[in-house]
Amino acid sequence: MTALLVSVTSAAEAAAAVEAGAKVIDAKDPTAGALGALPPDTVRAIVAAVAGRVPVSAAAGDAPDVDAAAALADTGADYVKVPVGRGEAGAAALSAFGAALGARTKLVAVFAADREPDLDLVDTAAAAGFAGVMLDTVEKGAGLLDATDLAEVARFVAAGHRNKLLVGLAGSLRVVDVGTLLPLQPDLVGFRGGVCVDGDRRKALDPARVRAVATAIAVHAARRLAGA
Ligand SMILES: O=C[C@H](O)COP(=O)(O)O
Repeated sequence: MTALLVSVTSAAEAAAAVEAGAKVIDAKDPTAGALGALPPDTVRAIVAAVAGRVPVSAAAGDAPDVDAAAALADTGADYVKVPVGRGEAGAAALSAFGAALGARTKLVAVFAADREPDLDLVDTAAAAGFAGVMLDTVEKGAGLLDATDLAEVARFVAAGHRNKLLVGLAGSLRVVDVGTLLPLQPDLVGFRGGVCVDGDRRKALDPARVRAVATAIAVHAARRLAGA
């Protein structure tokens, strides 16, 4: 079943998100970019608040070096998310992160749907020892399906699963996107803006919106099991 990942900025938001139905807590600073990193101490506080109830991921920043990602791996977060470039430089970065951190944490490579993502690098991420891949957007506001089309998203999910990777989809998703994306069977759908006050990712988390997305996912899964 597809799990709901919710990006949070604090221990208090993490606790509220878990109680509202989030199945992965993603530590992120939305004011610092698409993959904005929180300070390691804040990530540690989030890990403590979640207390093992669900996995925690930590965004490493829009242009992290290995040391920055390593500092997040040391917080106790289960996953560390790093951005993916393109071509040879992108492949080299994936290999460097994998070699330095692949044995210390579960790395997730985040592909930018609105920057002509290089889907060949899904294979590279797997070969470099990554545990997962996500397709997300850099520019926020317009959603994943404005940045790319459903066929491309399906290709991404298939490429990840062919490589036995965890596959996540995100990018200004709204509750209405659940019914469109879940038939592709991603392992995760990631939300920030869509579960915040006024739909604004820089504002506070709104637990009612988290609950609405969690319910939509559960309803979709139940329909699927029933063959509807
Ligand atoms: O990893 C998931 C992201 O935090 C999604 O953020 P967003 O919904 O604001 O695009």
